[in-house]
Amino acid sequence: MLDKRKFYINGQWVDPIDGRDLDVIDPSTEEACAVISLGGKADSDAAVAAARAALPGFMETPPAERKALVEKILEVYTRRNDEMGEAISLEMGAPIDMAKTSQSGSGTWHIQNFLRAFDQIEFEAPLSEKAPEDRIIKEAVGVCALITPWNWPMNQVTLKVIPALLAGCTMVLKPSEIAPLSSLLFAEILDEAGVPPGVFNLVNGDGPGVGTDLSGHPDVDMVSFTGSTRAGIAISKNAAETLKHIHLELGGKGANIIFADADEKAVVRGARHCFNNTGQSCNAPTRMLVERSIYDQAVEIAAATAEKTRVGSAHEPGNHIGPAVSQVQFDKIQDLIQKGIDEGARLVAGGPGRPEGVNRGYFVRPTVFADVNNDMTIAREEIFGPVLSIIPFEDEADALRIANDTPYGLTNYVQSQDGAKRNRVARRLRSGMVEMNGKSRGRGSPFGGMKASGRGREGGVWGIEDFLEVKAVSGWSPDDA
Ligand SMILES: NC(=O)c1ccc[n+]([C@@H]2O[C@H](COP(=O)([O-])OP(=O)(O)OC[C@H]3O[C@@H](n4cnc5c(N)ncnc54)[C@H](O)[C@@H]3O)[C@@H](O)[C@H]2O)c1
Repeated sequence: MLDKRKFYINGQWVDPIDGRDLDVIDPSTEEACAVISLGGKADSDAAVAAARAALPGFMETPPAERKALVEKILEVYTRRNDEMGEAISLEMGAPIDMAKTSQSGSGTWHIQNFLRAFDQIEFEAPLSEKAPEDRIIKEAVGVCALITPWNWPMNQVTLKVIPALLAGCTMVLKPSEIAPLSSLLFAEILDEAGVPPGVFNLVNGDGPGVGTDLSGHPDVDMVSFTGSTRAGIAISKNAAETLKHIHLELGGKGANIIFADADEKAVVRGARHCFNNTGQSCNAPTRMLVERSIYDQAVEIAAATAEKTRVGSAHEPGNHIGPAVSQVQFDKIQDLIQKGIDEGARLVAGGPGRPEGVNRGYFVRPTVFADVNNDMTIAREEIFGPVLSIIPFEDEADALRIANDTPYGLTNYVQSQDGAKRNRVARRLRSGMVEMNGKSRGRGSPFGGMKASGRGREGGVWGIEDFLEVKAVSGWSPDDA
């Protein structure tokens, strides 16, 4: 069993001051694979103090120096990719091949994209050509608390740490206590890349402990959070006392609108996307809205896709899906599947319990419900498991009404060969992202949600600007440096 109890503070691996042990559970075996420490207030204070002390020096480094630092991080991260995949697979159950590619690779992708976007940011510029004495300066927001979930650990950590570094901020990362191993490895990578002491700090802990300490800490200027809507609200309230900048990436309940003129792979693609990462993605297309004339056929195809989706250990190679992350998550998924049945949805694939022949590990059966009504619990709540709900619609207006009838607004999807219809629907969907005909977002696109899915955008230029304050200076001397 790995002993991972130390924290990374001020460029050193240190023992917790106020820690208690927590086992990290391998979801494929239900056995403890590592022990970490959940820190207390003294640990949060030490990390914030280190970040505060490092801020004046780091925020004044020339932008080119920060870019060179992130280039070095990319180099080390790329070299250690397989180790990262192994850590993610062990802690949260992503199958090893997928963990080394999509999971770990999402970190590489974001670091590369931020480096490209960085060149578009003007840290200092005149307000306009006619106003050289008016200067607009962009500077670091300050000390940031970065709080992340377990489902795409390196995706979320790089979406926060990298732009914070590029902006000149210093930070304390509190990764999910369920999946902390990848972040501990990420701290090693930053250390190896030469991030100066105090600029990046990591303290493990849970929400009521370190999470709450950080979101209310008087010396923290900004909280960037990814996780549940419930925790996002708690963090916003706690941070309001000290008027922090708040960035929130929260849950989702994406609609995938499949029109009768969609391409023939649309249903298979949508079902697979829903089951990917065992359904544990905030942007999963979990509500499949299908035009009535192709509805019966779509239900059959989606059910067949679920039957063909292999479930297996995260330690086995191959393109199966792994277990759910934890007992809590397994139980929540089981409850919601039962609710779907109780509320009258038609179960056409999967269902309650583990897949046949499996009696250990948090494995869930890929499940499809047909004849779902948008008022049912399975259509309203984020399940975070491989459970697809299929809802019929009559026409474009009906599809839009159902798609937008949700508290969430993260990613919606549209499938149609009619370009004008696609564009029209995309404009009317209330979500931060709309992906159509299976085309994923381009490099440097902003990621984020409307309504209960969050505030702010991560990725690209937007993701870096989120960590910057804008300062307007008049009486500037344009002839001086
Ligand atoms: N929109 C996005 O970009 C995005 C991406 C991935 C996941 N998510 C969401 O994350 C959720 C799943 O992740 P989870 O179960 O780890 O979520 P969670 O909210 O339980 O935990 C997320 C993180 O917040 C911490 N936390 C929990 N309560 C806290 C509190 N009161 N104060 C401070 N910190 C607190 C946790 O320790 C963890 O580090 C899903 O709802 C999913 O949709 C959103």
